[in-house]
Amino acid sequence: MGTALIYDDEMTNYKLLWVDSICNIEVPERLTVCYEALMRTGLADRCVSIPVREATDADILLVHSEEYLEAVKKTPYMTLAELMEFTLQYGDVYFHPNIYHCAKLAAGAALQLVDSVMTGAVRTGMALVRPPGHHSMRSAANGFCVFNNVAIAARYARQKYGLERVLIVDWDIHHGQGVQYCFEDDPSVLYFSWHRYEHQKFWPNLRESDYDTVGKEKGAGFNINVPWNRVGMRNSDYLSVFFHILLPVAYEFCPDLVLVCAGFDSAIGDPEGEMCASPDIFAHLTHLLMNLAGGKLCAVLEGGYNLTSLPQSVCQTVQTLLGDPAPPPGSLEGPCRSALESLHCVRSAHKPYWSCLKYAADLPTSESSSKHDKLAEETKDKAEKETVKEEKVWPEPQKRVCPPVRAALILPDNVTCPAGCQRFSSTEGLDPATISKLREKFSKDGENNSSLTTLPSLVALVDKMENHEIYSGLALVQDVSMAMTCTVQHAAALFQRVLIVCVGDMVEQKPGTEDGKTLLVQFSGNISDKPIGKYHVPVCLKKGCGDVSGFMHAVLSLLLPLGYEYDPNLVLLVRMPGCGIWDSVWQQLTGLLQGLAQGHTLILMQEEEKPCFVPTVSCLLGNAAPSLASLCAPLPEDTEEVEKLRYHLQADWKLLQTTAPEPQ
Ligand SMILES: CC(O)(O)NCCCCNCCCN
Ligand SMILES: [Zn+2]
Repeated sequence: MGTALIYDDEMTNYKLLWVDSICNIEVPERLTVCYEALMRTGLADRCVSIPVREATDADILLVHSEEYLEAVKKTPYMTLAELMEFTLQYGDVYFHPNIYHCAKLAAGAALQLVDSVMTGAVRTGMALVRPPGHHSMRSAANGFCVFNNVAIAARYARQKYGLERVLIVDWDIHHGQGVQYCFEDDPSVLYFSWHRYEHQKFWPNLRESDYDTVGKEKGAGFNINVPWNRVGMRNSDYLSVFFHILLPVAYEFCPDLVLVCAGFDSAIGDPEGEMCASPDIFAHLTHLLMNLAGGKLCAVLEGGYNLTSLPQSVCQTVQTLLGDPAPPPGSLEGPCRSALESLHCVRSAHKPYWSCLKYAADLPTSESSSKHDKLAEETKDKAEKETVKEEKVWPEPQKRVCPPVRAALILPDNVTCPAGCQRFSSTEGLDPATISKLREKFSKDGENNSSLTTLPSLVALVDKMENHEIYSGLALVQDVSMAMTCTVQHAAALFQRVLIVCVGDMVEQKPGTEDGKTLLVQFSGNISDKPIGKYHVPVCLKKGCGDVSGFMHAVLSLLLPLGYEYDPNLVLLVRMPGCGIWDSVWQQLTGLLQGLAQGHTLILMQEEEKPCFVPTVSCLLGNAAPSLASLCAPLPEDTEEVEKLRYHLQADWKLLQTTAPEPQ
């Protein structure tokens, strides 16, 4: 299924008509540079173009009051003086004779996007709109926003499609207080927002934007605020919050639809955010959300004021929505102290509400660390007053290719090759010496068992993945252990870093070594006698790989952080026979791992696992995995296992950290 792109240049036909140093960054060019970039890169043509529509009064009244709507309706007929007068009653926003029309189109665009996703016309989509929405409140415009596009879309989706749970992810660098107020007592809409806060010193300077505002009454736990108390946050900081807060909670919440307040002022270069995350981080943030809700994801533009990083970030988002493998996460240096403090505070504030946070550390009793942070902050600020905000420069995100052959499959003759894949059995280019060497090396007690025949094909497939002719591969083999050993040896010689994810017990000694060329993460049910090493992580789950929530918790909070920090060039995913993993969980794992190694995933499965082979291939092709049921609480033993491993490994792998080290 396709990806919708909703845009209409009518939304560029309003602008600031007077001098205002706060609002002058919200310009029509914000939309035109994004649309032009999508056209130039060919991404727009790969999307399904869906027309905008005006939101009706009924749509707008889902969130806003009648008196506010009636007041805004008068603005098209106002003189310049009346517009300025009208604007004075609100904060950080401006009006224009055509802004009411554009605000209806922006909200209507979000609703068109919801309709096209919910009716199955498309799987995902992005609406490029202005004015933005997430600051506007029931009876007030605010922060360049007139109608709350995403809040209206959430209410609309619940009402029209009877959805029980909607997740709103707000990665804009400002707190969408309008959304928070709308749903703070509503457990059916989980609102997650990170935002520049600086201990309430940054706009909109609200006490209720801090981590301890968790929602009210029945909505307690369904409002997650992640304050950034420092500027300069980087990719590691954003990813840590996804791995250790948003994703575990989102999988437990199990939304029917994901809406994104896609503001890109959280990217490097933005004058409002002053953060340092690179535009390609949005490829990963998007990818990590795409296996929720069966892939039903609607991204609606909010902020973003740097006319270079904004279009780059939008292109990264749309290309990932289209299913293209994400770029390498690059060298992640781990979250900074301030981010770890925020992470710690948010996890402990939400501990009572989410079983995945059951073992989160409690708040530091003496707020020593954050006092420490504030003190450091004050001294820094004094120094900073003198220096002017230096121009940020960053590399253009590398061009992402959509691979000619997305998935190559090594299959027994009697298994048909699904559409979109290529059957792979060629061993041309392999010299006969290699083939005979493989035979003698791997043939047990001389019998020429047929699994030997696949080894040369596996070796050839790994070669073609290394030279990017092929992106991902899957092999149905008779002896998965032998195939794994052979593949690891060959791959380790070709790729600098190979992540091996082994699901189930291995019959023989682990192939991983401690030289860092391979990182083995093994999920099994048996008590591990194997030592835990930096590059060898045995995850022993109480009920083995068959327990959905324990397994998913380990994937989200342990495997993904490790994988992203390791940044492999190949992911080898091995499903041992009899491992007991649910096919739906296996598909989630396959989908999530696509975010690594630019989608270079090689899957090894035993032939008899044929039933789940087609769904697995679907994930290799970039399709979303089906939604899991709402995750219940992981078993205490499993959560403790993850905590134990995290504690053991966080010195080596910074992305596993969830609290700041005690101040010396
Ligand atoms: C959609 C949005 O979240 O990007 N709106 C941002 C509004 C910013 C208002 N002024 C801030 C003043 C401090 N620099
Ligand atoms: Zn913003």
